[in-house]
Amino acid sequence: MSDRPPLQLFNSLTRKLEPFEPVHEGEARVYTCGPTVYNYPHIGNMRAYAFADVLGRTLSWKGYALRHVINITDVGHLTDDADTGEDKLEKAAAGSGKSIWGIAAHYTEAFKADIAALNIREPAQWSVATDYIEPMIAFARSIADEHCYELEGGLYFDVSTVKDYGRLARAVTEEGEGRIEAVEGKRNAADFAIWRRTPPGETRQMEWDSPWGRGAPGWHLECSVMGEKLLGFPFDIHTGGIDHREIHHPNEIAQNQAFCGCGSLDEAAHSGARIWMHNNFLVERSGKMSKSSGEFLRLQLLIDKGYHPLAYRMMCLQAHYRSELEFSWEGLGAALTRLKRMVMGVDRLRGEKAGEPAHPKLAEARARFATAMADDLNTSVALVALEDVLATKKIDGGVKRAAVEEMDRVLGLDLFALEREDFRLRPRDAQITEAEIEAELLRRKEARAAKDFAASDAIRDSLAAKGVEVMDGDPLGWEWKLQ
Ligand SMILES: Nc1ncnc2c1ncn2[C@@H]1O[C@H](COP(=O)(O)OP(=O)(O)OP(=O)(O)O)[C@@H](O)[C@H]1O
Ligand SMILES: [Zn+2]
Repeated sequence: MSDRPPLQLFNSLTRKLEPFEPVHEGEARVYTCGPTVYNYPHIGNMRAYAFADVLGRTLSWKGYALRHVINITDVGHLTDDADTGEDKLEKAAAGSGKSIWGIAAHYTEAFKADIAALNIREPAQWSVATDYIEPMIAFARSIADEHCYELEGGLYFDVSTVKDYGRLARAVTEEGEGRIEAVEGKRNAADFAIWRRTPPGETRQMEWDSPWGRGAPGWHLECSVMGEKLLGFPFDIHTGGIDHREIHHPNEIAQNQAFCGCGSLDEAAHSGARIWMHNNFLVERSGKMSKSSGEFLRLQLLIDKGYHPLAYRMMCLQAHYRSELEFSWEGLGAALTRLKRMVMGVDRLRGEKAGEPAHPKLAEARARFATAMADDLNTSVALVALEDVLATKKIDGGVKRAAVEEMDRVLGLDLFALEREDFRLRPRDAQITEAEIEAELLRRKEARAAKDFAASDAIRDSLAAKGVEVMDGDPLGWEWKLQ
């Protein structure tokens, strides 16, 4: 795609679409706030990584060498995003009687399994917060004199020492939106701990010595330090869910400004990154899906119910990342059907050798795809362009295959790796095996061939009683599905 339009991305810091202009020629450096590994990720969390993945794939497609970092937060994230409450991991460990390190390892693995199931590319680097304690202390030390003060609870950052504090959130007031609980001695309501001292008489499973006493780093400090260490300030893009726009990222930005001695945020690069991007929430009718609320949907539950995990990726792609997306089982079912249709379309191209995607018959759809992705990752429009390529008639199969593969490299549905059988996920509570279903269907075929319709109907009814719907004449060629 030679004349691809330049990539425009929505910068939450300026609230404007801006062209992507790399800090380092030919490179794109992206930092994505990772999960706090005190529990299983829910599918809302995974929306954040599916979005970051599409961003990374788009940058690669545009020809930039991508350097992507996703961190793993294994310490420091308090039960309140601001400044009060307990460490989420310490709390989970106390409740389970397990070691905090064991908990972190278990949920990190679970997270990575979801990453793989959603065909999210692994970042160049996973950075684990507890591997960066030394540099965190060094970072904090370098800003402590000018920007911080000590209280009993640890080292606090004085937000009045940097310009434009809270610009990213747009709503921070003197009271810090009234959401931040008072800690005795804080100079400003929005001040936050960058090092939390372990209270006297207590020990934590995770604690380290520092110039401010034994304790643990603050969550905001972690991301500032890993971003700086691994990508250098300023890097290109920082991503996270929209909740991070309110507290976590404004605090990261304040620290970054302090660290580089930067002035006003009128210069976006002074924030540590040129562009800050935020995905909107996955919601349920009852509200935002959230780990802390205790009830949430895991990707594994979708799989247990018989939905292929990439149907969820499809569901995410159907919405713009900046729009709220409401989860429903009907919506997931529709996304699954759409994905199946695409896989059926691809089926006919499996034997083809991919050629050159440029072809006059595909030019319009390919241009539409390129324009959509360049327009702040408009994946819903891009999906239609992909379907239009698949539906193009009387065209060389190799050309078509190349065009589909090119688009799918950006959207990441992994179409050529998927087969019809992959969609026959048996719900966990299914009462019949696939081999048994196939055997019954064969018997039914024979009954029909012998015009014994009573027998054929009886077989269909007995399958239905076991949760299997026989789909005669299904246009997609699916002969049966699990209800
Ligand atoms: N419902 C949601 N929809 C989309 N993204 C979300 C949702 N909930 C959290 N995120 C994002 O998921 C990523 C990982 O979040 P993290 O593991 O820190 O979640 P958490 O704050 O512990 O959990 P929760 O917010 O669910 O209690 C973050 O970028 C966060 O903004
Ligand atoms: Zn972060």
